[in-house]
Amino acid sequence: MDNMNPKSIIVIFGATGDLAKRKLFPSLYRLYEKGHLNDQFAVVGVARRPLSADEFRNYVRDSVETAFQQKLTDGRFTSHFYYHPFDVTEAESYQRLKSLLEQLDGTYKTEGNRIFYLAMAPEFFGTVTSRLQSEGLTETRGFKRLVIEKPFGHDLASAEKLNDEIRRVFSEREIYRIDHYLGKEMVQNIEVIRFSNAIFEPLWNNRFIANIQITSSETLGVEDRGRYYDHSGALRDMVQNHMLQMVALLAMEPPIKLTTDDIRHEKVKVLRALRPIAHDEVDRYFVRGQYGRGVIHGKNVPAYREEPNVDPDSNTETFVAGKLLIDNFRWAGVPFYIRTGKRMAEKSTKIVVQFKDVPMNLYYRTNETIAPNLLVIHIQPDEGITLHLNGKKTGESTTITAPFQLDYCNNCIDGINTPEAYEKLLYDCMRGDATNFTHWDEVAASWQFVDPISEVWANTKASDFPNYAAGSMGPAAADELLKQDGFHWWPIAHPRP
Ligand SMILES: NC(=O)C1=CN([C@@H]2O[C@H](COP(=O)(O)OP(=O)(O)OC[C@H]3O[C@@H](n4cnc5c(N)ncnc54)[C@H](OP(=O)(O)O)[C@@H]3O)[C@@H](O)[C@H]2O)C=CC1
Ligand SMILES: O=C1O[C@H](COP(=O)(O)O)[C@@H](O)[C@H](O)[C@H]1O
Repeated sequence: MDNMNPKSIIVIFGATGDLAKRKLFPSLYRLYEKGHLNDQFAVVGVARRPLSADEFRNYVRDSVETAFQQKLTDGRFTSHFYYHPFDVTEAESYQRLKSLLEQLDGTYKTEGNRIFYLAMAPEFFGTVTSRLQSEGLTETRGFKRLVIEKPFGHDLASAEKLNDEIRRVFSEREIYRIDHYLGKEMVQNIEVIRFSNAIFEPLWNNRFIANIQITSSETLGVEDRGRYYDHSGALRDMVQNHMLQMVALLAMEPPIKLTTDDIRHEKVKVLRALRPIAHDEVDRYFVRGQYGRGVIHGKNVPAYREEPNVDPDSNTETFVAGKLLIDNFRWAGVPFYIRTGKRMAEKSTKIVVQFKDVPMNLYYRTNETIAPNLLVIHIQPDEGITLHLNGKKTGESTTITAPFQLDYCNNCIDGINTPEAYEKLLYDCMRGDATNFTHWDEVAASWQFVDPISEVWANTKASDFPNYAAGSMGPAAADELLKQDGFHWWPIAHPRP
């Protein structure tokens, strides 16, 4: 029986940081408002700066009010929040945290259930988990769970090291590795659209699909994250995790059942079937880009190399396009094109499934071809699906066709307020459902695929950087990647009014 009102203490390490403020506190508030958190929960914030409990509660209140642009009318929600200032590298303070958790366990009757959420820089992940064990915080009569933010390592070797450190303390079942794309409504819908519609699944293979395109474009630059991003780049920041997770969901076989293990098992098989890119093939399959100055929404914006905390001669990519091949029976020969970047023309995440052309075009007219059928899955900001079909052009002879679209808009329905990804993921973790979190085998397979590409890029200076203007759709080479296969990127701007 699903536990709809889980009880636990959530300890947030990095509680004064950007993620906690912008995502975690507002998500907890939404769960509270919806009645998914009964009164048996408490949140303990950990960070270095010296705040009193009241100051921390005001900080939480402020983050919720900012997120929802409304005033909290009372202190019921924030009364569940506590603050424990300490430097996580110092062993002594963990004992005091332990006493606080024991005391709160009695107050809120949380039955010893503890969630440790690491919302701080990854360099601390190993230290915190080992201290939690050595100081006895993981010895509890209830459940213990570890939520771990990205990035999970920098490459396969560092991810393995980190995994070994946390696995000494938590079992794989107790580890919830966050990939917030897996909490997005329409990413979760990929599986449902595929496996609950008789019209798609029989066509979902290399006999009927010509190619699949996944674009996740942003208009924002690196903002204040230059220090992290300049050592990461778009390949590690977006491709290794979010983009490959979407590929896995699109390409996986139907799971035997909808259990966490069965779904993960199918996703891992896809990631393992990705054709490895050898060092000398990187340029054939992947394109990197870095933005120069440009105009976004009518405003001039600086080049990447002019952003704060970015090396003025940086070789870091802010854009990646790639062609992936999945070497299995279902997908042999079907290219999966991915594209992601910062400072692009639109904020948009879309998947376009392009079906093969009909075997014989009866409606062919000189210099005209019939438009291919497309299934577009709109992930964000609009959510829904569009099916592109062809029909008779109204009033014309039957030989003249015109494209039309069947459109379903998920977030246009009155009253539907799609939950934030973090809201769903936090709730899943509290209920013990790890389906929408990444298993270690997925992380390892993704790094294995990405590592040769990042090695080549790290060792060769991109002489053409910056090679795309802010506000554009990336470098021309990304268009060439598809052109040489006879395809082109489908537009990502949505025609809805
Ligand atoms: N921000 C975002 O949108 C996203 C963030 N993430 C990931 O989430 C994690 C947190 O990111 P973000 O919130 O942006 O980071 P911030 O730099 O904004 O926050 C870091 C937090 O860690 C605390 N901290 C730093 N050093 C110590 C220490 N020695 N002991 C105790 N607390 C410490 C800081 O508080 P204080 O200074 O008071 O000690 C602060 O609360 C990272 O892993 C990031 O990659 C992932 C996706 C998106
Ligand atoms: O994980 C990350 O994702 C965001 C993009 O997330 P979205 O939900 O807005 O699409 C990206 O900006 C960030 O660099 C990356 O770390």
